[in-house]
Amino acid sequence: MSIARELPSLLSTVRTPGDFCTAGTIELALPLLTVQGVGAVALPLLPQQAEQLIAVADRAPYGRGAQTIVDTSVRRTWQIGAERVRLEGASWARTLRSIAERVAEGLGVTTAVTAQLYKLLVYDEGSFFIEHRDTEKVPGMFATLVVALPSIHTGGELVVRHKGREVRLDLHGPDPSMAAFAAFYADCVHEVLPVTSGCRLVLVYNLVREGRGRLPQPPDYEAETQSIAALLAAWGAGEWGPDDEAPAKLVYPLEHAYTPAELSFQALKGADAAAAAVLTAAAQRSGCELHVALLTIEESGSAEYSGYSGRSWRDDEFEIVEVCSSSAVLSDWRSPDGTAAELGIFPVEDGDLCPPDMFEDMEPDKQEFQEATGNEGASFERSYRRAALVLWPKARRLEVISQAGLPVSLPWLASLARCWRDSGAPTDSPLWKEAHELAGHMLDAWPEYGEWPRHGEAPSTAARMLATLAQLKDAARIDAFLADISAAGDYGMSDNESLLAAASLLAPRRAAVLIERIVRANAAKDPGACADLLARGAAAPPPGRPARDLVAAARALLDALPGHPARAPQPPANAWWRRQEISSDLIVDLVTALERIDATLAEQAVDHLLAWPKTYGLDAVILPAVRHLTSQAATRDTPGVQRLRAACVQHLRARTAEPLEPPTNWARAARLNCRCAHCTELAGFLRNPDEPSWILKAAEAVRAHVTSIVRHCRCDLDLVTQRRGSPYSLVCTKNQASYERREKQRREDLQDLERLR
Ligand SMILES: O=C(O)CCC(=O)C(=O)O
Ligand SMILES: [Fe+2]
Repeated sequence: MSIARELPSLLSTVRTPGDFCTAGTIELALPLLTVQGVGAVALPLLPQQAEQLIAVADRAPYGRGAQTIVDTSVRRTWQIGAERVRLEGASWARTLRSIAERVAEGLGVTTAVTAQLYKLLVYDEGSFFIEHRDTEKVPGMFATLVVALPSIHTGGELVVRHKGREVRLDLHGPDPSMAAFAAFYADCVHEVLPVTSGCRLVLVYNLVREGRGRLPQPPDYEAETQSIAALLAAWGAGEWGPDDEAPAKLVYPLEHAYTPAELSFQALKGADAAAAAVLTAAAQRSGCELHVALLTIEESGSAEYSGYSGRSWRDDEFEIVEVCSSSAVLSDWRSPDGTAAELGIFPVEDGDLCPPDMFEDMEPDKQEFQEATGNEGASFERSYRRAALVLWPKARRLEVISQAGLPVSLPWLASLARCWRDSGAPTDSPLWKEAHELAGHMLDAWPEYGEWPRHGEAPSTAARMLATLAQLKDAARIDAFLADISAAGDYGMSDNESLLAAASLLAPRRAAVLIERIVRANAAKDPGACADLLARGAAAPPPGRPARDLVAAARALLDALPGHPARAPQPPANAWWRRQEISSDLIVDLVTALERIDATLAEQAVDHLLAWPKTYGLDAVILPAVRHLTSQAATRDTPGVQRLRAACVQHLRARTAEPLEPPTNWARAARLNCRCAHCTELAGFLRNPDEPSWILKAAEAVRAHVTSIVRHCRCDLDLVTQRRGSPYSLVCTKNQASYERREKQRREDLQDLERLR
C-alpha cells in the first residue's frame, strides 16, 4: 500500500480531539464576588482585600488516604469553602457555562458536564502545592477546573503531568478583563509552583459528568501516534519504496470549512483537531515538518446537455463529460505554534493527496456550466477548497521547496541568503549549506526554456537567482548556473548586471570562458544582449581580468552577427525564438566593447557592418550609433568609428545633393503594388497633372482596399469618406506629403553633416 493510503487509514479511527489537560482564556464581564466575613471583593484583587480574605480563610489541608492533613511543607495556601463564596452578576453563569463547554471539548468529553464550585484558593507570596493527584470529591467527578480571577502576581504556575508529558500553565489573562482557566483529568499528577510576588486567586471546580456510566477518560491515541510516527520515519528514511515513488510531501485534507483568516492549528474542530494533534506528535517524533494550509483545486472541461425542462436549459441539466485541465495549490500556511509560514503558493503534485482519490465523490464548493457558443461545446468550471495538513520529512524540505517551483524557491533562497549575510557566519555554517543545497536542487529543476522572450525591464528570474548566488558568494553554483543555464539559452539583457557581479566571484580566466560560452550560445538569438554584456564586462573588468580576456567572447559575437546569409546562423525553421531586432544600441555596445577588448576585432566588426547595409541600415541603425559613438571620448577617434562616420557622411552628402523642389503641378508618384481596376484608375489620377481630387463611389470593401493601398504605398493623398448616398464615396485629395517628408529629412541631414564633419 502507498503511504498516501496508509496514512489516512491509520488516521481514520482518530476522531475525538482532546487531551489530558486543556487551557484557555475568556473575556470576563466582572462578576460580583462576595465572601462571607469580607463582603464584596473588587477585581483585580487589591492587596488589602487579599489580607482580608486571608484573615477569614483556613490553611488548606491535603488528603492522605482517608485523612486530610495541614502541612505547609506540602501545601501552603489559604482556602475558603464554596458555601462562603457567592458569585453573581448577569453574565457569570454564561461565562462559566462557556468555560465548561470549552474544557469539555478540550478534554475530549462528549457527554454533558457540570462545574461545581469546590473552593476559593488564595495564594500569597511563597504559597505552593507540591505534586499530587486530586481525589474524587463527588460521584461523577472526573476532572478539576481551575479559573484564575484577575489578580496581579508572579510565579504560581500550574504544572500538569501525564504519561511522560508535562504542561506548564501560567494562568494569567493577557488583560485584566480576561480570566485564564485550565482543566485536567483527576488522575493527572499536578503541582502549583511557589508564588514569587503578589497574590494568586483561583476558583477550583469539580468537573462532574452528568448521568451514569463510565467516567470519561483522556482520549488515548498513543498506539495510532506510534504507528504513524513509524510510518513517517520510514518515509523520511526513504524506506518507502524507491525515493522517487513516494511523494516528497503529503497533503491530508480536513473535514470542516475554515476561512483563510481563521485557519490555524488552534482553530481546528472535532476530528480535524484530533488528527492534527496525533500528526503533530507523530511528526515531532519522526523528524517531519507539519503545517496547515488551504488547498484549492480548480478543474475545467467539457460538458453536455442532459435534459431540457420544457422552457429553458438549467444548470442542473448539464453533465460533465471530461475534465480537461486541473490545478491544485496550497496557500495560507500556518505552523503548529500559530505563526504564519511564508511558503507562498505551492503546487500540489500528483500523488501528494491523502488518499489520492479523495475528491472523486466530493461535492465541489463551486460549479458553473457555460452553454455552448458558436463552434464551442458546453463547458464547466468547478473548484474545491479545503483546509489540509501538509507534511514532509525535514530532510526533504529543500527538495519540496524547489519542487514547488521558482516562485516559491527563489524567495526562500533569497531569505536564506539574507539571514546568512546578516548572521555574519562563515560559508561552512549550516545556514549557508542549506542555501547551497537548495540552490543545487533549483538548478537541477530549472525550467528547460527559462523565460523567453524576456519581458520588460524587470529583473528576470535568472538575474534574481544570480544576484542571490552572488550574495551567498557561492562560486560553485554561480559556475553551474552560467554554464548550464545562461549558456543553455535562459539569458537576456536584464541578466547582465547580476551576471557580471556573480562572475566576478569566479577565477578571472574561468569567468572569461563562461562569458564566451554564454555569448556563443545566445548571440544569434539576442546579439544586443551579448553586446551589452561585453560592453559592461570590458568597461569595468574586475581586478585580475583584463578586458582582453574577453577576446574569445568578442570573436564569438562577431561570428554570430547577422548579415552574411551563409555565415551568420539564422534561427532554425522550428526555433522557439526569433532574433531580437538589430538596434543602434547594439552597434554602440559592439563597437565600444570591441575597441576595449581588441582593436583589430573592432575593425573587423566595422567591415561587417558596412558590408551588409540591408541588415545594418545606415539611417535606421548606423547613423544613430555614430551620433553616440562620436560623442564619447573613448570611441570618437578610433579608426573603426571614423570609417562608420565617413560612410554616414558620404550617404548624407549624396542625399543632400539630390534636387529638392515642391511639385509644380498636380502630378504625383504612382508606385502602387496592385493592378486591380480601381487601383489602375487611382494610378491614372495620381499621374494626371491637372486633377487635384478624385471621388471613388464604391462599396465598403472596395473603399477599404483602396485606402489600404494608399496608406501602404504612401501616396500623397488625403482621404475622407463621404457618408452620403449609397454606396458612400471615398474622396481622395492630393497633397505634398512626400515633398514635406524629404524636406524635413534634408534639414536633419544637414544638421547631421554639420555634426559629423
Ligand atoms: O491552584 C491551582 O491551580 C490548583 C490547585 C489544586 O491542585 C488543588 O486544589 O487540588
Ligand atoms: Fe489538585
